[in-house]
Amino acid sequence: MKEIIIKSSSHTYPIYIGESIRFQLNEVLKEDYSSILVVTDDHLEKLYLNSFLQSLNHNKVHHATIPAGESSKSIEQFYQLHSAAIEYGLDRSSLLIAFGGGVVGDLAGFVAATYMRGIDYIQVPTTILAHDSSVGGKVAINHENGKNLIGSFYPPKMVVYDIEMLDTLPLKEIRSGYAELIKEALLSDESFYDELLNTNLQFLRNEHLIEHLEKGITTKATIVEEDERELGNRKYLNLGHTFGHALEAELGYGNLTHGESVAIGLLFALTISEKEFDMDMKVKRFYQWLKMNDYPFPVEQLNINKLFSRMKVDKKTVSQSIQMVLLKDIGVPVMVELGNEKINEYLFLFLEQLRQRENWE
Ligand SMILES: NC(=O)c1ccc[n+]([C@@H]2O[C@H](COP(=O)([O-])OP(=O)(O)OC[C@H]3O[C@@H](n4cnc5c(N)ncnc54)[C@H](O)[C@@H]3O)[C@@H](O)[C@H]2O)c1
Ligand SMILES: O=C(O)C(=O)C[C@@H](O)[C@H](O)[C@H](O)COP(=O)(O)O
Ligand SMILES: [Zn+2]
Repeated sequence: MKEIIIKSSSHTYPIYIGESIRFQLNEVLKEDYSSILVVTDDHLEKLYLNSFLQSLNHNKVHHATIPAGESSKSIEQFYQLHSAAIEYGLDRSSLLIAFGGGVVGDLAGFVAATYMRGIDYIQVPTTILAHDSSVGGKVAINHENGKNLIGSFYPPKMVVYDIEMLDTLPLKEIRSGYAELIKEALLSDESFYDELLNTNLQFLRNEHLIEHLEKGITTKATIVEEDERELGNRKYLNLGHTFGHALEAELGYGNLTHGESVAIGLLFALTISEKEFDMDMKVKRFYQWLKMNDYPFPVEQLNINKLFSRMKVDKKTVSQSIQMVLLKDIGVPVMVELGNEKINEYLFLFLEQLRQRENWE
């Protein structure tokens, strides 16, 4: 089992990565918890829950299941999980385990952050995308007007990343997770970016996946260690998200996955970066990689004004002015305030280009 330690400003915690390590969680638990609540979704419940519950050697283990999908990051599911915690008699010495992808992790993490003003929790990520969501302590639910608008910074006690469970992920979720890996590659180094652009997700080999995940997690961990509460450089982890989040919310939560939305957001950010800084970001190659891997581009019905209004609800916005993460070069992110007029212009050109696929095919 591999261990990466995160020394963030709130506390130090380990990320364990390995095959079948979910069954070793007992061995690494140091504290004596009064009870445990495992939160998962109804899809994972069928696949993995029973054997996991049995492996937890504790006499008070409860579980709660949410419907799978982005729409569960809601105030209703948040409230229901609090009700379950009260019903099961969880106290301040109880532990919550988020057993799932980013939806379970963000929602259950936010419940842990708020139940009795905060109890311990552990992330057991089950998707590729959750290499990102389980690390760093951003926990949240959505508002109909925008993604993750209600949340907190609340890091887990540990992350137990059992890569064996990734074997059952459908291609759509592999795609989704790789969008965040591409983001981390763009933030770190060109050779990682090239390596990913040479990967056909349909024929992905396990040893490559593990290598990519470790590189992605290391990039994320390094940034989070410097700036846990996003006062500065952590904003770079939002590359592709100003547009990505707007698109995800505009199309209705769950219609495009988070990663699929971020992929288009990255294409937008790279397109602008090339124009603003006159640098080659390999946008055409990135577009062709997305196409080869069947990423969706549902751009026909999009309305620029609606997208622009949603982009303004982004958490990086200051005094109504949108702040975007761009790249001066691969591995060199910057925060840029382009001004509303220019963003609208870029939006128009980008959507036109996507509709006609000119220059990219
Ligand atoms: N907190 C953060 O820093 C952060 C970072 C990135 C993304 N996110 C959030 O993460 C969420 C997306 O996470 P996600 O992509 O993991 O989505 P998800 O949790 O909805 O999981 C996707 C689907 O895959 C299924 N699934 C999960 N594990 C599986 C497995 N091992 N085998 C088969 N099926 C499995 C789930 O049941 C679900 O249907 C978004 O809400 C996004 O905003 C948060
Ligand atoms: O960890 C971060 O910081 C990120 O921005 C990671 C993103 O991939 C993730 O989607 C995050 O939830 C977005 O944060 P938000 O503050 O824009 O909601
Ligand atoms: Zn993201």
